[in-house]
Amino acid sequence: MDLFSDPATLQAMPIDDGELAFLPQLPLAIANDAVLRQLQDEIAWREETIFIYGKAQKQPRLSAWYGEAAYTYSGRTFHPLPCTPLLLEIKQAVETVTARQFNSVLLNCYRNERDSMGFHSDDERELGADPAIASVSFGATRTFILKHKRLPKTVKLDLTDGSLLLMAGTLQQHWRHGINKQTRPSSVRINLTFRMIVTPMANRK
Ligand SMILES: O=C(O)CCC(=O)C(=O)O
Ligand SMILES: [Fe+2]
Repeated sequence: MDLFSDPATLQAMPIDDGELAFLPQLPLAIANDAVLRQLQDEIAWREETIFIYGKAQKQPRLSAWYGEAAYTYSGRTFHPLPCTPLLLEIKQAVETVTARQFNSVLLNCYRNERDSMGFHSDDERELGADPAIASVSFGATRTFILKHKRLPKTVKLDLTDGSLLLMAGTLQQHWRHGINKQTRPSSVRINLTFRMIVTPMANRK
């Protein structure tokens, strides 16, 4: 970011086969550390079980869904909780900065350096073609890694406290992303991905 750029304007990050834009600090009325604490306390965090090669395993993080639309993920339908006033405030700030609308948010809590998120694309049918996904982070900095699906290209971004990353265009078609475990100790990090769920559940196969 250059010194004189508007502090509330997203900066496009050059990337092939998709769009990425970053803002170091989402403008909010509350300090980042207060947001982190409030999210830790008031979100209905769950330790979900997933099946890997038929074996039940705890997901290496806590998660929660909030918003207006049901969501299917790994063959299970989740009914989100209504957004809290804090989530609505963050959503409003994200919508202002990105000039896009969102109706759901997936929250992930990385308790320490051993928590992680496997490589995936956010390409579920509910999100429609070429979805815009706005990712807001609070707490410890973790490295967000993008790997191209066909080419030997990797992009690494440090997602710092209070930052906003917008993924858009064809990015989900061409790239996977994830957060690796790390050896360096890490305190808690909470990430929120705001999404627009467009496909009505009745139309789903
Ligand atoms: O924690 C992050 O930065 C990534 C989260 C993510 O990829 C997701 O929620 O789909
Ligand atoms: Fe994702």
